[in-house]
Amino acid sequence: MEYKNPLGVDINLETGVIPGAKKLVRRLSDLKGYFVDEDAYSELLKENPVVYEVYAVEQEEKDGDLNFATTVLYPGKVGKEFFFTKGHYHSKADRAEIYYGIKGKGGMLLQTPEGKAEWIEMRPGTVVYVPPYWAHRTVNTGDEPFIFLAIYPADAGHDYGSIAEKGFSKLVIEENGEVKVVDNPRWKE
Ligand SMILES: O=P(O)(O)OC[C@H]1O[C@](O)(CO)[C@@H](O)[C@@H]1O
Ligand SMILES: [Fe+2]
Repeated sequence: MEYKNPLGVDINLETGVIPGAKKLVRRLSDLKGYFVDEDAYSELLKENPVVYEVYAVEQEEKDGDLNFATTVLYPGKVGKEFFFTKGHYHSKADRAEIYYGIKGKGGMLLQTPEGKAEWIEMRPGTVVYVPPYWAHRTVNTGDEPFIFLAIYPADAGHDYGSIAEKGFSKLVIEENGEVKVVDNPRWKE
């Protein structure tokens, strides 16, 4: 039997950086078609800000193993919509996931394939359980980076397709200085 080596790393709780992790950067241009307000999107695209960065420690895609990753989701809005991660189902749809809030303020939108949505607020210390089959997207509703840890099965995979095409049935927006979760006018089942 070949055993893998255990690993201990310290997440920088201020920056979200995991030493030695693989870094992925997603700019606004990577989120084309994701935001409802297309004019606001085109305007902000001139700056093309970084929307989020992921620091991932991933294993081979094998059943039984685990990956973990931090995400640093920057504050910002496209029109009324707060910055968010793309959001995805898992390619192996029955794989669950755990998120843990580290810094900043935000939340998670979750959705079943039929479009039943839930919004869970996240602060430092919040644990979110993502059950099998639910799509998940995190949203920064604050004015500083929202940083969290995700722990997920190594064979879960990412299925971005249906969210890229249809989005979530709910939007998280700012209106009159308040955070609101409202119906997505473009949502179609
Ligand atoms: O993969 P997305 O939807 O862009 O969101 C990024 C975050 O979600 C994960 O894919 C885990 O669900 C992580 O890699 C990262 O924490
Ligand atoms: Fe996931």
